[in-house]
Amino acid sequence: MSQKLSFTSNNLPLKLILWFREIDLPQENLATTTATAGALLTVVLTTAFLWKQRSSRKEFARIPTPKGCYPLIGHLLTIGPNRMKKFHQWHKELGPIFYIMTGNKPTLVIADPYMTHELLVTNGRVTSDRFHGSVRHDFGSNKELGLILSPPDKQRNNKRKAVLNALGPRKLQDVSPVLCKEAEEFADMVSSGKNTNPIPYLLRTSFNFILLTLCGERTTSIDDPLYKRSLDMIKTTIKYTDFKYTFMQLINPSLAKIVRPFILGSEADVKQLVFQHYEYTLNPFYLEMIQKALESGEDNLIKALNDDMNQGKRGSYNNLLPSIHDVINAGTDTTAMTIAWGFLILSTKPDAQKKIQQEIDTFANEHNGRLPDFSERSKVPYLTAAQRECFRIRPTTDLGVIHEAAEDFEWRGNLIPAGTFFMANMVEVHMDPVKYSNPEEFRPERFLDKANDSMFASANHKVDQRDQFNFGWGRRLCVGAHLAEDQMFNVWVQTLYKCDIKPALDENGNEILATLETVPPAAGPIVAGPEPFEIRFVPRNKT
Ligand code: HEM
Repeated sequence: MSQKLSFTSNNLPLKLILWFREIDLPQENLATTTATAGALLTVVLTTAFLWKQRSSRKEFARIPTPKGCYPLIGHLLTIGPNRMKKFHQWHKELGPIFYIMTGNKPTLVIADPYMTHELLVTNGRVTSDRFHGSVRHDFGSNKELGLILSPPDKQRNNKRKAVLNALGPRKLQDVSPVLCKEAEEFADMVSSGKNTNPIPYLLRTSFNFILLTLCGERTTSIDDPLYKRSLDMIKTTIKYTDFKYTFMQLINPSLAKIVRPFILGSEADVKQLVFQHYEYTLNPFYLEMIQKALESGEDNLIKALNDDMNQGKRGSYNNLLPSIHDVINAGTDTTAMTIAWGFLILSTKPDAQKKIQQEIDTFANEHNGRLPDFSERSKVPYLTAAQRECFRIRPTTDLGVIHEAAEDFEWRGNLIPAGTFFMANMVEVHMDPVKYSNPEEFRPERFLDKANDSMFASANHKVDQRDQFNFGWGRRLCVGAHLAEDQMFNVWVQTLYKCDIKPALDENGNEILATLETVPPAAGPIVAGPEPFEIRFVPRNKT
């Protein structure tokens, strides 16, 4: 009765069962033999199970990857010039999550809000690091890193706490009247009824919000030298994070050494340029701001940071520079572009504008002509719902800000290695049909029940209760969300109270519609604002 057992079969458990069934066992030894065989079977099955588990824990074992990965550069060239279009196609072919090689770096691209939450919030302890590329790190002035680039250690957490405190709802309530005035000035400036590209005006308004919060200063027009100087600085800083600089840090280092001189100049040249930008342009500007802020009789963000980080002492402010840098660079473009998308969407939605205007008019009538401020947002629920809907339909950062895994971890049977990038595909996340029914429709009503919740508060909720995800995830959530929301609210209230937003007109008086189809997102490194477009802010006839 010697039976040979072939271990070559794929279906080991089934073979074992068949083998046992065919053995002709003597009756007297049946009990012992059955027990031994049972034990043997358990050992074999457990080994097979553990082996299967182990093999399924291979890197990205259950996560698909698209074709077109080449040595040294990964998928970088396959992605092509329109990354969002390519990602959309890959999500359609491969599902809500896939991995690509961004040069040397494994990268997970995720379209599902629930998976993103699991990866970046539930596993946030290990997935909240940032990319440590050499050029981007040179931006850390005086070798200090700001919030955006710091690793998630104790020092960063302290900085984050200081900025969050200084930008919290209670502190902002104090500056609210100043911020309302700024929004009112924007509405007055654009309400000419003529074709207008709102982006330059919005950028200045947004910059003023930041400047007023940081040190109590403001610029007076888009020709103000202070504004021009600041805009140049922001543009140069953004230039050094654009694709060709980032590309060099992602591809294989030996290949980068060969191609870098042809594309960027030598590594030393680039470092020198960046160093000069910091040393001679940014830092003196920030030091001037610190001076003004500390001399001001009013409370401001820089004073609060100095109190928190330097116990209010005067002298060296090197540790404040990166936080000031981050607040200016992360807060100006983002807020301006979010409002720009909102106005573009509203320009073809007169019915939605009417509903918003009715709410504001009712409030004004009941309050002697005063308009609601951010703390009174529950009185204008359709306005706040429409803002959320515009934000959902056209996210400001198309891929959020990349997180990086600080160490290996396991997720749904996959080993996710240290150094993996996470790109939350904001465009797809906000079109998730489970979270947002009929996601293609513009339907502010879906957010009417959120009127009492701020977007800032909602960003800290569990995934099911979050309204949208534009402020990011977990330990890296945007620290300026509250300021941004306050500003967006004020600009919407003031503008829609004073104007109807209408399409631009051509020389024959025909409407030129600016829509999501005709105005593409500009391909910035992080912020995906609209390409320049024109609409009209026509003073309302309120009689
Ligand atoms: C509508 C406007 C804004 C949008 C859409 C936005 C979006 C974001 C996103 C997606 C992140 C990354 C979150 C993550 O990594 O998961 C972020 C981080 C950040 N934002 Fe904003 N933001 C806006 C306004 C602002 C403002 C006004 C400020 C400053 C006052 C600001 C300062 C920052 C800073 C410092 C970080 C880094 C936080 C960290 O890494 O710990 N943002 N923001």
